[in-house]
Amino acid sequence: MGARLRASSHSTLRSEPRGMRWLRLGLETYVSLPLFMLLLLGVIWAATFHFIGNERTAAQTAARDSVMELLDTYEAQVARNLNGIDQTLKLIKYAAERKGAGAALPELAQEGLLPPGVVFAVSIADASGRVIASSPAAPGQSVAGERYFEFHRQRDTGQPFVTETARDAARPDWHIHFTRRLNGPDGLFAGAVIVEVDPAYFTIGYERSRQGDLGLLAIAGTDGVMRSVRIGERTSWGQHVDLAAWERPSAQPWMSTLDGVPRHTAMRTLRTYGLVAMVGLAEAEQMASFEAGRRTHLWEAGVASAVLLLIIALVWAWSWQGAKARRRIRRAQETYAAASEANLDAFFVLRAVWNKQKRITDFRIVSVNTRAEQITGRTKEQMRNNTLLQWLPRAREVGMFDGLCRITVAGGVYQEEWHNDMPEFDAEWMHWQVVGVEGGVVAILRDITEHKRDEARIVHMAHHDALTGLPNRSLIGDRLDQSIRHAAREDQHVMVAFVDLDGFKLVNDTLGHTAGDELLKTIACRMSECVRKSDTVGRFGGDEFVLVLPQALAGDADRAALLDKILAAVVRPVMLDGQEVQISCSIGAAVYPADGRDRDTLMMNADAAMYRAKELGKNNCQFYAHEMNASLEEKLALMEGLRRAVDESQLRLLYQPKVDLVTGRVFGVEALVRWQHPERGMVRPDQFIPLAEESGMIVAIGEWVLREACRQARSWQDAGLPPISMSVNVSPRQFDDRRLVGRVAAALAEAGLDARWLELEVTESLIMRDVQQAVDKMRELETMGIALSIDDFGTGYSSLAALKSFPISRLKIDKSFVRDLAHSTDDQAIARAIISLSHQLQMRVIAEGVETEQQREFLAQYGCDEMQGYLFSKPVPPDDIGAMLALRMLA
Ligand SMILES: Nc1nc2c(ncn2[C@@H]2O[C@H](COP(=O)(O)O[C@H]3[C@@H](O)[C@H](n4cnc5c(=O)[nH]c(N)nc54)O[C@@H]3COP(=O)(O)O)[C@@H](O)[C@H]2O)c(=O)[nH]1
Repeated sequence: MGARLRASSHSTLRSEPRGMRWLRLGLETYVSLPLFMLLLLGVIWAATFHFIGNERTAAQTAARDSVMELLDTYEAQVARNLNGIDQTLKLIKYAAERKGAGAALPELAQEGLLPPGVVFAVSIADASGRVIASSPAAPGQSVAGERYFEFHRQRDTGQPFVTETARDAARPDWHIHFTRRLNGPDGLFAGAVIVEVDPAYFTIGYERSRQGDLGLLAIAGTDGVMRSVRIGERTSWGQHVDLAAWERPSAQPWMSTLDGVPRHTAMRTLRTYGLVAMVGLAEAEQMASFEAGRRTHLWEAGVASAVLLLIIALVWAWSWQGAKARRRIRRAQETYAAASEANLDAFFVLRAVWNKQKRITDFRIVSVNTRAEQITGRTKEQMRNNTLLQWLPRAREVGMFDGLCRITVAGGVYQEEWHNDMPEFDAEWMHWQVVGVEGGVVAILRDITEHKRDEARIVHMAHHDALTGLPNRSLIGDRLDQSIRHAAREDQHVMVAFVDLDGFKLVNDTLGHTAGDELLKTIACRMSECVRKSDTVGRFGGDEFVLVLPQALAGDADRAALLDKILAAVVRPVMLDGQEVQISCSIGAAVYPADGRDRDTLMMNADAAMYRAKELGKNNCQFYAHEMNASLEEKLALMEGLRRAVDESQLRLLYQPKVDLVTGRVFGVEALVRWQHPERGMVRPDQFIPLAEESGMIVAIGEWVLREACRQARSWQDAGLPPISMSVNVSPRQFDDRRLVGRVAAALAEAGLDARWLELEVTESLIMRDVQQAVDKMRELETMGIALSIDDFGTGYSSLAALKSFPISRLKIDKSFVRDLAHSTDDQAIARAIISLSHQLQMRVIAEGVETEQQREFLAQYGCDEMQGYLFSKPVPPDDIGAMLALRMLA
């Protein structure tokens, strides 16, 4: 571990000098061990060859000694034999010269002085060469032509004459002839005494046990001709050898070969007889023991080498694997060191400190990277001089120490996110990963504070409304589920209340989204202040809020009081852009378990209750009752029927006349839609137009109204009736439709109606949502020749500047100001103001909902230009209008 840990320091990253690299390589076991083994192998073989060499020398010396010893013995033996033969020659010569040749042999035989005939054949020849006596008997033969006879006849040397191994006339067998001259009494040549000896006689002393199968005993003449040669069992003669070449001054044995077999050879000359005694020991036989020993030694050395090589191979393979593993580890460590330095994570290499009881008492900080310096505010040196517990005294207390011990002992990898409260780290949240390594651990720390904050932000965003910071739909759902589970266990109540702001859209449309947002935040804040901390105030989006009250107040009265408190909080005026704005809200509440036992049912019923509150004139609070769902169902049924209404031609148009207050003449009509429901009969627009607006079906319905109104206007004109203005209501969704201008143009074209006879009525709030867009669109329509009027004027927020920029030709005083005109001075003031404003803006002004003569008179008195209302006519079918127009023609 120490080595590994040390290797992870920076120093390993520096490039190593070449010499050091070779030295390190040399010290690697996979190199040094095989080299050592090879050296050992060399020593073994050197020792083996040296030993063999010594043994060879010893064997050769022994062979030479044996040869010399053998030669000594053989020479002595040959000398004895020759002396014996010569004595015989001398004895026969003596006897023959004294007694005569014929008597000599019998006398000697009688005296037992003759050698046995088996070994020696003895003959006496006279001066003419005729054999005159012999033993065994071979008389009558002549040796006159033999070389020895001629030698003796010519000279008297006093020495015996020895012939080559030959056959003579006396005897057919091969013999060596030993001869001496016979002198007569006169000293002249009288013949010769001949002893014929079997050549094998001289090699009879061949000892197989001593000389082997290839040893050599030989008698040669000084003339180089072999007289008798015994090699193993075979005796031969007659070979020629170059004695001069063989002879050695040192008389030491030498290597010779007579028959192709190398032998240690030695010879000695027996001068009296002109013979040479020769011995030889075959090199192969003499060295056989050595050779066997040599083979044994070589075999042993070979086996030892093989074993050693095997060991070398195994050790090499083992050490090579080890070296490879070490190299891998070293590279990994170098990579680790490099990577850890480049890493954004802090690395701490810790080595366990063990006590005698084999327990970890601390961790020594072996190595850290630069990031670790940053996260701890301590230098590498400071860290390395410390142990873990010296540096982090609380490591035990927070469980970190035990965790590190566990990983050190058991190995593996452990990781967790950790909320840091140790001052030694400059991070609030950390991710730490501990990897067990040999003898310790590597701890990798990452500062995840930002990540955690982002995560918390994301979680918060996922569960909270971005604008108000209140819980959103998902979190409200969870809280409600939790509350229901808790209430079920504790036998308690949970109240869910849907709060929908009344008139918020108007504020948003008229004062802009920023003001709308500000209003929502204020309302959210106020509602939160009305409830307990354990309660939840959430926002579903738009102007919809939800309250979840676990442990809801027990009685309906208490609950209603709480909701009234909410109502009062909402209705309090809010200052927006320096303008005081007042809105209200409609609240619907449902209570667990009476109104539902699960989240969906409770929410659905609270929603239904909220709708009922809306229907009941807003700014009130309703608790859920079973009948409410019936009206909801009815609403759904209406919506479903409305989808078919256009296709199945269930829509009708009624027309309400508009009358000029000065002339009393009908100058135009307003088209008002009705739904002729197959089962319900005539359905009024305020029952289905909001539904159509909500579902988007208003676009299709509006287009149908437009086309039908244009067609009807043209139809009246075609009927010869005086042309009148046709007013058509345009809803917000219709107005927003980017194809509105095209649809209007198409309706006019389809009907063949001149655009100047069409007037579009838009509400004040509609055009104030986005003034510029509204102006642009209205200008397009105006360019086509279409008139535009503002409906329900006085109910919304209009700025004078905006009004001036609209291409409007008429303002319509809302009927709510007309209704109490006779009594309400406020309404009178409003009506007068609108009339005055219209005229100042060069617009005509019309009052709607005029039902009484008083109202008409007031309006006429204050300069109102036109009127519309039941006083003159309710909305009527087209034929009625036709009749009215026909009457006008007559008038
Ligand atoms: N986008 C569209 N809106 C339409 C269309 N047709 C009607 N409407 C809107 O529906 C609302 C209700 O209309 P309606 O029930 O037809 O009521 C109109 C008149 O009948 C009523 N009126 C007229 N004179 C009097 C009166 O003397 N007293 C009295 N109590 N009511 C009277 O007023 C309604 C007309 O209002 P306005 O449009 O503001 O001129 C209504 O808001 C219609 O706009 C349609 O095709 N498209």
